[in-house]
Amino acid sequence: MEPSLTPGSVWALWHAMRDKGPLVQCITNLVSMDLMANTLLAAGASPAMAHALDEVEDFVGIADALLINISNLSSDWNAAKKLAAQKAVALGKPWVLDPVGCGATPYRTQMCLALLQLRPTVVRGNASEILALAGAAGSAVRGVDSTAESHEALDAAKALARRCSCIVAVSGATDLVTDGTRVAGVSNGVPLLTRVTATGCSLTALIAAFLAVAPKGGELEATAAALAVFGLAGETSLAAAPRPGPGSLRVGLLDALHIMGEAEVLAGVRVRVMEG
Ligand SMILES: Nc1ncnc2c1ncn2[C@@H]1O[C@H](COP(=O)(O)OP(=O)(O)O)[C@@H](O)[C@H]1O
Ligand SMILES: Cc1ncsc1CCOP(=O)(O)O
Ligand SMILES: [Mg+2]
Repeated sequence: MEPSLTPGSVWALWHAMRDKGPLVQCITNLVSMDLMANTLLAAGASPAMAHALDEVEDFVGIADALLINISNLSSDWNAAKKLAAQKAVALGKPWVLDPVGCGATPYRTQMCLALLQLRPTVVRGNASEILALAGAAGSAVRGVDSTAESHEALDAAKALARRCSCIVAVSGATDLVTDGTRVAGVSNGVPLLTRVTATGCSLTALIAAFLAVAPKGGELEATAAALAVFGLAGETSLAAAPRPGPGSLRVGLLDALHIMGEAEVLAGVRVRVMEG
Protein backbone atom coordinates (compact mmCIF):
# COMPACT_ATOMS: atom_id res chain seq x y z
CA MET A 1 0.00 0.00 0.00
CA GLU A 2 1.46 3.41 -1.05
CA PRO A 3 0.99 6.09 1.63
CA SER A 4 -1.75 8.60 0.74
CA LEU A 5 -4.31 10.58 2.69
CA THR A 6 -7.87 10.45 1.40
CA PRO A 7 -11.09 9.02 2.86
CA GLY A 8 -10.40 5.96 0.69
CA SER A 9 -6.90 5.48 2.09
CA VAL A 10 -8.21 5.90 5.64
CA TRP A 11 -10.73 3.15 5.00
CA ALA A 12 -8.13 0.88 3.36
CA LEU A 13 -5.85 1.19 6.36
CA TRP A 14 -8.63 0.61 8.89
CA HIS A 15 -9.78 -2.41 6.88
CA ALA A 16 -6.23 -3.79 6.92
CA MET A 17 -6.02 -3.15 10.65
CA ARG A 18 -9.29 -5.02 11.30
CA ASP A 19 -8.03 -7.88 9.11
CA LYS A 20 -4.81 -8.21 11.07
CA GLY A 21 -6.20 -7.51 14.54
CA PRO A 22 -2.79 -6.32 15.77
CA LEU A 23 -1.72 -7.00 19.33
CA VAL A 24 -1.18 -3.59 20.93
CA GLN A 25 0.77 -3.59 24.17
CA CYS A 26 -0.40 -0.73 26.36
CA ILE A 27 1.50 0.73 29.29
CA THR A 28 -0.92 3.32 30.52
CA ASN A 29 -2.49 5.05 33.50
CA LEU A 30 -5.20 3.40 35.56
CA VAL A 31 -8.03 5.77 34.62
CA SER A 32 -7.57 5.07 30.90
CA MET A 33 -7.24 1.28 30.91
CA ASP A 34 -10.90 0.40 30.46
CA LEU A 35 -11.74 2.89 27.69
CA MET A 36 -8.44 2.23 25.91
CA ALA A 37 -8.85 -1.55 25.85
CA ASN A 38 -12.46 -1.23 24.71
CA THR A 39 -11.55 1.32 22.03
CA LEU A 40 -8.96 -1.04 20.58
CA LEU A 41 -11.31 -4.01 20.70
CA ALA A 42 -14.19 -2.10 19.11
CA ALA A 43 -11.95 -0.81 16.32
CA GLY A 44 -10.60 -4.29 15.56
CA ALA A 45 -7.28 -4.51 17.41
CA SER A 46 -6.29 -6.70 20.34
CA PRO A 47 -5.23 -4.83 23.49
CA ALA A 48 -3.00 -6.11 26.27
CA MET A 49 -2.28 -3.99 29.33
CA ALA A 50 1.18 -5.36 30.20
CA HIS A 51 3.49 -3.25 32.32
CA ALA A 52 5.22 -5.50 34.85
CA LEU A 53 8.93 -4.68 34.97
CA ASP A 54 9.89 -8.36 34.68
CA GLU A 55 7.61 -8.98 31.71
CA VAL A 56 7.59 -5.89 29.48
CA GLU A 57 10.50 -6.82 27.25
CA ASP A 58 9.16 -10.30 26.50
CA PHE A 59 5.78 -8.77 25.81
CA VAL A 60 7.19 -6.32 23.28
CA GLY A 61 8.57 -9.40 21.53
CA ILE A 62 5.06 -10.69 20.80
CA ALA A 63 3.31 -7.33 20.31
CA ASP A 64 2.74 -5.66 16.94
CA ALA A 65 2.92 -2.14 18.37
CA LEU A 66 3.48 -0.46 21.73
CA LEU A 67 1.74 2.44 23.43
CA ILE A 68 3.45 4.24 26.31
CA ASN A 69 1.43 6.75 28.28
CA ILE A 70 3.55 8.52 30.87
CA SER A 71 0.88 8.77 33.57
CA ASN A 72 1.24 6.54 36.15
CA LEU A 73 4.54 7.81 37.34
CA SER A 74 6.50 5.66 39.78
CA SER A 75 10.00 4.24 39.71
CA ASP A 76 8.83 0.73 38.73
CA TRP A 77 6.51 1.94 36.01
CA ASN A 78 9.07 4.40 34.68
CA ALA A 79 11.73 1.69 34.43
CA ALA A 80 9.28 -0.63 32.67
CA LYS A 81 8.44 2.08 30.13
CA LYS A 82 12.08 2.70 29.31
CA LEU A 83 12.82 -1.03 28.89
CA ALA A 84 9.77 -1.50 26.67
CA ALA A 85 10.64 1.47 24.45
CA GLN A 86 14.23 0.29 24.04
CA LYS A 87 13.07 -3.20 23.12
CA ALA A 88 10.57 -1.89 20.56
CA VAL A 89 13.29 0.15 18.86
CA ALA A 90 15.67 -2.82 18.92
CA LEU A 91 13.03 -5.01 17.26
CA GLY A 92 11.95 -2.32 14.77
CA LYS A 93 8.39 -2.21 16.13
CA PRO A 94 6.40 1.04 16.20
CA TRP A 95 5.91 2.71 19.54
CA VAL A 96 3.79 5.75 20.40
CA LEU A 97 4.27 8.19 23.27
CA ASP A 98 1.41 10.00 25.02
CA PRO A 99 2.96 12.75 27.20
CA VAL A 100 -0.05 13.21 29.47
CA GLY A 101 0.23 16.37 31.58
CA CYS A 102 3.72 17.21 30.30
CA GLY A 103 4.73 20.53 31.83
CA ALA A 104 2.47 20.20 34.87
CA THR A 105 5.38 19.26 37.16
CA PRO A 106 9.15 18.97 36.62
CA TYR A 107 9.03 15.22 37.38
CA ARG A 108 6.44 14.62 34.67
CA THR A 109 8.35 16.69 32.12
CA GLN A 110 11.63 14.90 32.89
CA MET A 111 10.02 11.51 32.31
CA CYS A 112 8.52 12.68 29.01
CA LEU A 113 11.91 13.99 27.88
CA ALA A 114 13.64 10.76 28.91
CA LEU A 115 11.18 8.72 26.83
CA LEU A 116 11.51 11.13 23.94
CA GLN A 117 15.21 10.20 23.82
CA LEU A 118 14.15 6.60 23.12
CA ARG A 119 12.94 7.41 19.59
CA PRO A 120 9.15 7.09 19.55
CA THR A 121 7.61 6.57 16.11
CA VAL A 122 4.81 9.01 16.97
CA VAL A 123 4.12 11.44 19.81
CA ARG A 124 0.46 12.45 20.31
CA GLY A 125 -0.60 15.05 22.84
CA ASN A 126 -2.94 17.96 23.26
CA ALA A 127 -1.65 21.44 22.44
CA SER A 128 -0.46 22.28 25.98
CA GLU A 129 1.43 19.01 26.23
CA ILE A 130 3.16 19.42 22.86
CA LEU A 131 4.11 23.03 23.68
CA ALA A 132 5.63 21.92 27.00
CA LEU A 133 7.41 18.93 25.45
CA ALA A 134 8.94 21.14 22.78
CA GLY A 135 10.09 23.56 25.48
CA ALA A 136 8.09 26.46 24.04
CA ALA A 137 8.54 29.64 26.08
CA GLY A 138 5.58 30.63 28.24
CA SER A 139 3.58 27.44 27.64
CA ALA A 140 0.87 27.20 30.28
CA VAL A 141 -0.21 23.78 31.55
CA ARG A 142 -3.07 22.92 33.89
CA GLY A 143 -3.13 19.23 34.75
CA VAL A 144 -3.95 16.90 31.88
CA ASP A 145 -6.35 19.12 29.90
CA SER A 146 -5.24 21.61 27.27
CA THR A 147 -5.36 25.38 27.72
CA ALA A 148 -4.28 26.04 24.12
CA GLU A 149 -5.61 25.40 20.62
CA SER A 150 -3.90 22.92 18.29
CA HIS A 151 -2.83 25.58 15.75
CA GLU A 152 -0.96 27.42 18.54
CA ALA A 153 1.27 24.36 18.92
CA LEU A 154 1.97 23.76 15.23
CA ASP A 155 5.40 25.44 15.12
CA ALA A 156 6.41 23.63 18.32
CA ALA A 157 5.18 20.33 16.88
CA LYS A 158 7.19 20.83 13.70
CA ALA A 159 10.34 21.69 15.64
CA LEU A 160 9.86 18.66 17.89
CA ALA A 161 9.28 16.35 14.92
CA ARG A 162 12.45 17.58 13.22
CA ARG A 163 14.51 17.38 16.40
CA CYS A 164 13.39 13.85 17.25
CA SER A 165 12.87 12.47 13.73
CA CYS A 166 9.38 11.37 14.59
CA ILE A 167 5.77 12.17 13.75
CA VAL A 168 4.06 14.62 16.12
CA ALA A 169 0.27 14.83 16.39
CA VAL A 170 -1.53 17.64 18.21
CA SER A 171 -5.18 16.90 18.96
CA GLY A 172 -7.88 19.57 19.20
CA ALA A 173 -10.72 21.04 17.15
CA THR A 174 -8.51 20.38 14.12
CA ASP A 175 -5.98 17.64 14.76
CA LEU A 176 -2.59 18.42 13.21
CA VAL A 177 0.00 15.82 12.24
CA THR A 178 3.52 16.69 11.13
CA ASP A 179 6.87 15.14 10.32
CA GLY A 180 8.49 18.56 10.61
CA THR A 181 7.91 19.46 6.97
CA ARG A 182 4.57 18.07 5.89
CA VAL A 183 1.40 18.90 7.82
CA ALA A 184 -1.91 17.02 7.66
CA GLY A 185 -5.15 18.28 9.21
CA VAL A 186 -8.07 16.22 10.48
CA SER A 187 -11.31 18.01 11.25
CA ASN A 188 -13.37 15.17 12.63
CA GLY A 189 -14.42 15.09 16.29
CA VAL A 190 -16.79 16.84 18.69
CA PRO A 191 -15.93 19.19 21.59
CA LEU A 192 -17.78 16.89 24.02
CA LEU A 193 -14.92 14.37 23.62
CA THR A 194 -12.91 16.63 25.94
CA ARG A 195 -15.50 16.00 28.71
CA VAL A 196 -14.83 12.24 28.76
CA THR A 197 -11.62 11.22 30.49
CA ALA A 198 -9.11 9.10 28.58
CA THR A 199 -10.40 9.84 25.08
CA GLY A 200 -6.98 11.28 24.21
CA CYS A 201 -5.22 8.31 25.81
CA SER A 202 -7.41 5.87 23.87
CA LEU A 203 -6.89 7.75 20.64
CA THR A 204 -3.12 7.42 21.06
CA ALA A 205 -3.50 3.65 21.47
CA LEU A 206 -5.55 3.58 18.26
CA ILE A 207 -2.66 5.31 16.48
CA ALA A 208 -0.42 2.42 17.60
CA ALA A 209 -2.90 -0.08 16.12
CA PHE A 210 -2.88 1.75 12.77
CA LEU A 211 0.92 1.92 12.77
CA ALA A 212 1.02 -1.87 13.06
CA VAL A 213 -0.29 -2.10 9.48
CA ALA A 214 1.18 1.10 8.01
CA PRO A 215 3.64 0.80 5.13
CA LYS A 216 7.18 2.04 5.84
CA GLY A 217 7.16 5.81 5.31
CA GLY A 218 3.39 5.96 5.86
CA GLU A 219 3.47 6.83 9.56
CA LEU A 220 2.10 10.36 9.11
CA GLU A 221 -0.82 9.10 7.04
CA ALA A 222 -1.54 6.25 9.48
CA THR A 223 -1.59 8.68 12.39
CA ALA A 224 -4.00 10.99 10.58
CA ALA A 225 -6.18 7.99 9.66
CA ALA A 226 -6.49 6.92 13.31
CA LEU A 227 -7.34 10.48 14.35
CA ALA A 228 -10.02 10.69 11.65
CA VAL A 229 -11.61 7.36 12.55
CA PHE A 230 -11.69 8.24 16.26
CA GLY A 231 -13.12 11.71 15.62
CA LEU A 232 -15.74 10.36 13.23
CA ALA A 233 -16.76 7.79 15.83
CA GLY A 234 -17.31 10.67 18.26
CA GLU A 235 -19.51 12.45 15.70
CA THR A 236 -21.46 9.26 14.98
CA SER A 237 -21.96 8.62 18.67
CA LEU A 238 -23.24 12.14 19.34
CA ALA A 239 -25.63 12.03 16.39
CA ALA A 240 -27.13 8.77 17.67
CA ALA A 241 -27.60 9.85 21.30
CA PRO A 242 -31.18 10.71 22.30
CA ARG A 243 -29.98 13.01 25.13
CA PRO A 244 -26.29 13.75 24.36
CA GLY A 245 -23.93 13.86 27.33
CA PRO A 246 -20.49 12.52 28.25
CA GLY A 247 -21.84 9.17 29.45
CA SER A 248 -23.73 8.27 26.30
CA LEU A 249 -20.91 9.71 24.15
CA ARG A 250 -18.49 7.29 25.79
CA VAL A 251 -20.69 4.25 25.19
CA GLY A 252 -21.70 5.37 21.70
CA LEU A 253 -18.06 5.89 20.76
CA LEU A 254 -17.39 2.18 21.22
CA ASP A 255 -20.56 1.24 19.33
CA ALA A 256 -19.57 3.52 16.45
CA LEU A 257 -16.05 2.07 16.25
CA HIS A 258 -17.61 -1.38 16.01
CA ILE A 259 -20.39 -0.50 13.55
CA MET A 260 -18.82 2.01 11.16
CA GLY A 261 -17.78 0.73 7.75
CA GLU A 262 -16.67 1.85 4.33
CA ALA A 263 -19.73 3.99 3.52
CA GLU A 264 -19.50 5.97 6.77
CA VAL A 265 -15.75 6.50 6.43
CA LEU A 266 -15.93 7.62 2.79
CA ALA A 267 -18.78 10.04 3.58
CA GLY A 268 -17.58 11.34 6.93
CA VAL A 269 -13.78 11.51 7.10
CA ARG A 270 -12.33 15.01 6.71
CA VAL A 271 -8.57 14.82 6.13
CA ARG A 272 -6.35 17.10 4.10
CA VAL A 273 -2.70 17.75 3.43
CA MET A 274 -2.17 21.35 4.59
CA GLU A 275 1.56 21.76 3.88
CA GLY A 276 4.13 19.74 1.97
N1 LIG B 1 -12.78 21.46 20.17
C1 LIG B 1 -12.84 20.21 19.69
N2 LIG B 1 -13.69 19.91 18.68
C2 LIG B 1 -13.77 18.67 18.19
N3 LIG B 1 -13.04 17.62 18.64
C3 LIG B 1 -12.15 17.85 19.63
C4 LIG B 1 -11.99 19.16 20.20
N4 LIG B 1 -11.05 19.09 21.17
C5 LIG B 1 -10.61 17.80 21.18
N5 LIG B 1 -11.26 17.06 20.26
C6 LIG B 1 -11.08 15.64 19.98
O1 LIG B 1 -11.10 14.96 21.23
C7 LIG B 1 -10.22 13.82 21.19
C8 LIG B 1 -9.27 13.89 22.39
O2 LIG B 1 -8.36 14.96 22.16
P1 LIG B 1 -7.85 15.92 23.31
O3 LIG B 1 -8.97 16.31 24.21
O4 LIG B 1 -7.12 17.03 22.65
O5 LIG B 1 -6.81 14.99 24.03
P2 LIG B 1 -6.48 14.83 25.58
O6 LIG B 1 -7.64 14.04 26.11
O7 LIG B 1 -5.20 14.09 25.61
O8 LIG B 1 -6.39 16.22 26.15
C9 LIG B 1 -9.55 13.88 19.81
O9 LIG B 1 -10.23 13.00 18.94
C10 LIG B 1 -9.74 15.32 19.36
O10 LIG B 1 -9.82 15.43 17.96
C1 LIG C 1 -7.49 12.32 34.58
C2 LIG C 1 -6.14 11.76 34.44
N1 LIG C 1 -5.23 11.91 35.44
C3 LIG C 1 -4.07 11.34 35.16
S1 LIG C 1 -4.06 10.57 33.65
C4 LIG C 1 -5.66 11.04 33.36
C5 LIG C 1 -6.36 10.69 32.11
C6 LIG C 1 -6.11 11.69 31.04
O1 LIG C 1 -6.75 11.26 29.85
P1 LIG C 1 -6.76 12.14 28.55
O2 LIG C 1 -5.37 12.63 28.32
O3 LIG C 1 -7.19 11.20 27.51
O4 LIG C 1 -7.73 13.26 28.79
MG1 LIG D 1 -4.09 13.28 27.07
